[in-house]
Amino acid sequence: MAGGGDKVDYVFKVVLIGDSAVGKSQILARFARNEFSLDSKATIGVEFQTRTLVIEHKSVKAQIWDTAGQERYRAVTSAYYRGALGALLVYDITKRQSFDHIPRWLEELRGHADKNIVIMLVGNKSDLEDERAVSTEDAKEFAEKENLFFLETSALQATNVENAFQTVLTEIFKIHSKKNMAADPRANGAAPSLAGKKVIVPGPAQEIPKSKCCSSM
Ligand SMILES: Nc1nc2c(ncn2[C@@H]2O[C@H](COP(=O)(O)OP(=O)(O)OP(=O)(O)O)[C@@H](O)[C@H]2O)c(=O)[nH]1
Repeated sequence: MAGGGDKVDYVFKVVLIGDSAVGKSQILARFARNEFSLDSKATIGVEFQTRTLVIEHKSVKAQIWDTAGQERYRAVTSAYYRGALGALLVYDITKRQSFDHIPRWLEELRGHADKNIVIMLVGNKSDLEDERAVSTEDAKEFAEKENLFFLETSALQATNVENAFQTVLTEIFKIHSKKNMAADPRANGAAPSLAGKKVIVPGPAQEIPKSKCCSSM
């Protein structure tokens, strides 16, 4: 087909993490399909969805991975984080505990992911201002201390969801387009950067069986 509509210059893997029910799946549904559901089911295993957008005249396919916040439904950690260039670390502004757990999620993320991973702290459900249990200031302070981007979002009202992904993807773009232009010996002028080729996708599977993973890690 003419028009070059499906040309993808980069594939960036971004992971969603955070406690159960903070709204990870709905943030993803909002970003990937502009949908929202109030009776969202708990995620089991791993899912991902993609959306292609244009950043600085390049076509960037965002591959967003979502996993269960509940321990018993979680798939293997290493495979989930492998190749991730960005992360949204999500808590629910109405659930203090989900914010108190953020340091643990951050530790897990930093223990498994790429050193240069771009991280955005996301306080979701900003539409529930009356039930707020985490102040914006507390979260901002934490984000500054840990060198994270920070935004409050509402998947329900579609507030800042686009902004959160755009910020992370643009930052990834800045880091990786530069790096690859300088370091990739195959990028002989005409070839697009190979940033996305590092992404490892274990098939379109919704779940990664435990038995297949991690034995050699
Ligand atoms: N008011 C409000 N509710 C939301 C928002 N985002 C998600 N929810 C609701 O919160 C509940 C949990 O959302 P999910 O997206 O399933 O949460 P999750 O983090 O993916 O949960 P796990 O899959 O268990 O890890 C659902 O009832 C959603 O409809 C939001 O921005 N505002």
